[in-house]
Amino acid sequence: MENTGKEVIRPNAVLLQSEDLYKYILETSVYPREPKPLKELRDATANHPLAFFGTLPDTGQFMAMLLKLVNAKKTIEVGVFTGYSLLLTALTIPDDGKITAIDVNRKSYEIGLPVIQKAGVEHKINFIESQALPILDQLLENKENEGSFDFAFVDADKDNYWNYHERLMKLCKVGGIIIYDNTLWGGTVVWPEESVPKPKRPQRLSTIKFNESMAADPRVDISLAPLGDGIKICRRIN
Ligand SMILES: C[S@@+](CC[C@H](N)C(=O)[O-])C[C@H]1O[C@@H](n2cnc3c(N)ncnc32)[C@H](O)[C@@H]1O
Ligand SMILES: O=c1cc(-c2ccc(O)c(O)c2)oc2c(O)c(O)ccc12
Repeated sequence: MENTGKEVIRPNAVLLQSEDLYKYILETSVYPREPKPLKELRDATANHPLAFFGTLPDTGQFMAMLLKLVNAKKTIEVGVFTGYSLLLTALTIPDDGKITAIDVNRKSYEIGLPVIQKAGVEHKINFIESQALPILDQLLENKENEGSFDFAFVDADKDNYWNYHERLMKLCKVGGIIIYDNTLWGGTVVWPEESVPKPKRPQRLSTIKFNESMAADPRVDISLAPLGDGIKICRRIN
């Protein structure tokens, strides 16, 4: 992924229209309950030039709630970066739970790895350094994986979201949950194209198309929640 640097639109303020309100949510609801290792991992990532990649803590808190509601044990993550959402998942699922975590970049995963190790949850993680699509296809080659995952979190290249969706619909069980991050793309989905910074335009179009396709997909229940940068929550119906 390229660094879009200062072009980046901080999703929190854009979506809520108020930095103060976002701060209120974090300070009154999220930070008081954030597990210590997650705070440590955030701190270890804070000075990274791509720190804004990290899953926002309010999104994380909601994700932990869903993981618990479906008793998730076997999960997939596409897009790890330094591992905030990964560590959150590892801390939430049972001791014999397993996460298949895929990212093209192992270096960023290694930034968070010491925190993951210290938290004693590394044994739940199978990190695979690769493009995600071939790995999902590889998982599908083994029939035992079909309908076996309880939960998936997708937070990588937006252009492939629909391709990931087609694979994850087969890998996740009926009643399983798939979350797609950044589905409001900093609020730009409703902006006129001309006012969107050029580097963000392709992802904006992919996101708009993805949300449209999702609305027409009879295989899933959906909800687009304006948490973080907008998360689309899907539940496999059949
Ligand atoms: C927004 S970050 C993920 C943030 C992460 N969920 C967290 O909580 O910190 C997106 C990640 O997707 C990875 N990525 C981009 N394209 C990918 C692809 N085609 N396959 C797998 N990973 C990819 C990038 O290397 C980057 O680390
Ligand atoms: O601001 C962002 C920018 C990008 C991004 C921009 C241009 C690319 O060519 C690309 O591949 C990724 O990706 C993000 C992301 O994936 C997030 O989860 C959160 C924020 C961003």
